[in-house]
Amino acid sequence: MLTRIPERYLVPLYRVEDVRRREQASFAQEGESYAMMHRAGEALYRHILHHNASLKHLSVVVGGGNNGGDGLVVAALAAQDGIEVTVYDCSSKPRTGDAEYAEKVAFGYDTIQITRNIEALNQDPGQVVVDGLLGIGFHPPISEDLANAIAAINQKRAQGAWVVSVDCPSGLDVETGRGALLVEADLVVTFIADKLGHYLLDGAVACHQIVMESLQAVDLLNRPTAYFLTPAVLENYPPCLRLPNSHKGTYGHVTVLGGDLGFGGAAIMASEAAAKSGVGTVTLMTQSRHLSASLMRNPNVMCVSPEDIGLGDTLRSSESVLVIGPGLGRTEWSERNWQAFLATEGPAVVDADALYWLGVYGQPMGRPAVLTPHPGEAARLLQCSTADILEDLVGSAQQIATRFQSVVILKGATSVVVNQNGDVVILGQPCPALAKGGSGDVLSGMVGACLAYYHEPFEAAVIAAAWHNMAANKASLVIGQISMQPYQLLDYLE
Ligand SMILES: NC(=O)C1=CN([C@@H]2O[C@H](COP(=O)(O)OP(=O)(O)OC[C@H]3O[C@@H](n4cnc5c(N)ncnc54)[C@H](O)[C@@H]3O)[C@@H](O)[C@H]2O)[C@@H](O)CC1
Ligand SMILES: [K+]
Repeated sequence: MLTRIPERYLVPLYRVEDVRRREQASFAQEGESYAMMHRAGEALYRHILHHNASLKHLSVVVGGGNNGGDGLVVAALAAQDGIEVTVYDCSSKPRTGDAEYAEKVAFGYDTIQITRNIEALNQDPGQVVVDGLLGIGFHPPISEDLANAIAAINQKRAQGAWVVSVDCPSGLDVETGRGALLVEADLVVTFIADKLGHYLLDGAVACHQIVMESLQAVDLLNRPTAYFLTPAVLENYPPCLRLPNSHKGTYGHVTVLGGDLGFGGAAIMASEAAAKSGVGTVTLMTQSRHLSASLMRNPNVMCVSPEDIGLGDTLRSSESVLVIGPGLGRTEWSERNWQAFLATEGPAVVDADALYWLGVYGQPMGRPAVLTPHPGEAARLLQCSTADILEDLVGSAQQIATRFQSVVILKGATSVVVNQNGDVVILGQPCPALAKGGSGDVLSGMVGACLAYYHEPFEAAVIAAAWHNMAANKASLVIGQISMQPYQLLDYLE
């Protein structure tokens, strides 16, 4: 999948159906199911004690399913240790199966307080809350009483409590990563396998830390749906690794084509991003009236207007990477440049309004390429709504990759990078500082530089997108989420 980045840096992620299949196979092998629930509770309790060595009081909020069953096992284990426990029972009907058994064990301890009044959580002396309301059996939309329970847990956390979620933050759709209202979890102890939704959209924001406990589940060796890239690996893979005995030719050439009237900054930022990512040489092709601004800002970037020199003449070697799109616009000038692009060969990064033209012309890329849509651009490429894209980020990115025969970076709070072979890498930590115009322009230039250096489009896309996110998170810590400008992340690439 990735040739340079070792697999140990990749966390395998699965869909719910795969987790369920492993769960069922484990029950069949073990001849019973409660043992696994007990192991889940034990694992949770161990993590709770690890983070709260002098635990005196535990608040356990439980729903009516097996997620609540896990919570009830924890309640019993804590009671056994002499810890004061209050169980907030939010079930709406009698428990069955393993959860019913866990209830019988827990409610057998007369030291456990049981209440159905979730409003009382606010006054609870405990500062550690177990969120066992909803797990992988949750199907949105959420009922009003469970929404109130989630709000109560979040309110308690806002007052300083430490919250651990059982398997997933309640309210999270672990398939899509969406949650209209969900628990914000200091720790998520997830079972059997890591789930996709923990790393996407609202899930990526709500899960502050995730640990996986496999519970000795049978491994069916099914292919993970995706992998999450651990950022630590990036220290070994900078955008363009500097070699002691090297020259500018070692690092390749990038041409950025874009910047129609009114959008000159986008192409300038993309070219600056390519340059600061360490590529050997950069050319900017843009509207003639933007040339002096680029020369003033980045004299290291060669610049020219496409009216003066043809695109084919600028892309001197087959090693050149063409980044098309930042500020390209949708005018006659834009379309002329899109057509000129189609007449060239060689690796390309297609971003912003070039994705609009890609949708209009509609043909597969026919060259090594990376497309960098946000969900709105992805929706246009697939002729569906943005909501459809958000319902299945991985599937949508894969459809675009197949249709246009290219690597795709579907951008978001975390980004989904896919290739035509079905490989999927999710990466990044949410960075609200990037929710500004210009972030995508910077990314496209970085992808261009990485493509010039690493050559392999999937690897280049993963490394560039991961560095873009990591540098932005570093920069925003120093500069601030509000005032940080996307191009400032370029000073945090090493
Ligand atoms: N023995 C087992 O089956 C094991 C299950 N595990 C745990 O069990 C969980 C899955 O258990 P379940 O399949 O029982 O499902 P959950 O406990 O996740 O959810 C089912 C419960 O949620 C309610 N619910 C679903 N959607 C709702 C909505 N929109 N609004 C309000 N209520 C809603 C249902 O009425 C039901 O009470 C896992 O997440 C994990 O925590 C683990 O203990 C491992 C072993
Ligand atoms: K939960």
